[in-house]
Amino acid sequence: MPAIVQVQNLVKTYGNVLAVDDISFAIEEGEIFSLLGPNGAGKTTTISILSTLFPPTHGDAQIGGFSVIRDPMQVRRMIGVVPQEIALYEDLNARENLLFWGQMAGLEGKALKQRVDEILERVGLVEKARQPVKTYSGGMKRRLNIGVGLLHSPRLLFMDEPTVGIDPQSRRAILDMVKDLNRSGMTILYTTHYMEEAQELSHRIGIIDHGKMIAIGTLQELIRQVGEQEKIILTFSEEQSLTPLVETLPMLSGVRHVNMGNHTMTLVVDAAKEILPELMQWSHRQGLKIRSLQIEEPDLEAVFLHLTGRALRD
Ligand SMILES: Nc1ncnc2c1ncn2[C@@H]1O[C@H](COP(=O)(O)OP(=O)(O)OP(=O)(O)O)[C@@H](O)[C@H]1O
Repeated sequence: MPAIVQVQNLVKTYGNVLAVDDISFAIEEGEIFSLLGPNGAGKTTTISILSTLFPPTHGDAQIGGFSVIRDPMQVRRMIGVVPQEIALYEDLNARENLLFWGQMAGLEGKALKQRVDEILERVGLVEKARQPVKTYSGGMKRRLNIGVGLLHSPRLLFMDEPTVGIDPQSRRAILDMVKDLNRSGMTILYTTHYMEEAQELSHRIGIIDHGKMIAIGTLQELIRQVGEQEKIILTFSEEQSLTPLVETLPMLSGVRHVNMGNHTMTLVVDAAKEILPELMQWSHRQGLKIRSLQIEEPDLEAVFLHLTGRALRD
């Protein structure tokens, strides 16, 4: 099956600002794909082009096989958009906002009311549904904003930094909602400058900087690309020299380095998950009781630093 999103050589200039610089990527149906990059990297511009808000300067993208340039109406029918800027009527309550936007999306009558109820439930605003939006916290507004994007049950949802400037509890609720929506079959394009979010949510991540896609892949692939490895630190209950035991270690593939201490053992490995089961069995066979197990993972921050020489948080 062709990818649900296919982007080819997208370029966008604003006057002499090159906001998006020849970006190509694809998103498969069922994925959560994150565009991760610092402020000004070109995330909003990319999402705006894919939502048919304005055309690219060069290049094209297909959503479900439809071109964002030639078939914007068909594209719009397939996508839900959660913009960075909240688009709600402050004097109306949540239900009224959803009814209004639902009508704009072509819903009416009983189907509209039913959908609005489902959405209020989905975004956790049933109890506040009759209070005006101006009395809501930032997090509640964000959740309602997401609800608007979901009204016409899109196959594909674009979310542009939906957790910026909100409290941790609302952020948690939104991240869980994203995962839930994806579990129910929705494909999601998520932009963020928080690497923890990209790391937690995504099947694949595109790292974007100065309008360029500088890396793309699963978290593991990105990390391997820069040659980062994982460290497993095992601490055993008994104080004994482990050095002689190194000979008995099974030949595990992907182990780069082993260091035995008095009651700790440190392994540098390609992928901890793949060797942990055998390592546990080995400890058991040697009669060693594991007191603690720690896996130190390199993260996206390390990848970004490696690729750009700058920290993502700068
Ligand atoms: N309407 C515009 N006119 C001129 N320059 C713009 C316009 N919109 C964006 N830019 C510039 O284009 C570049 C990319 O901006 P964009 O908003 O796409 O980045 P972003 O990654 O979404 O960042 P942010 O998180 O700050 O929204 C930036 O240099 C920005 O200043």
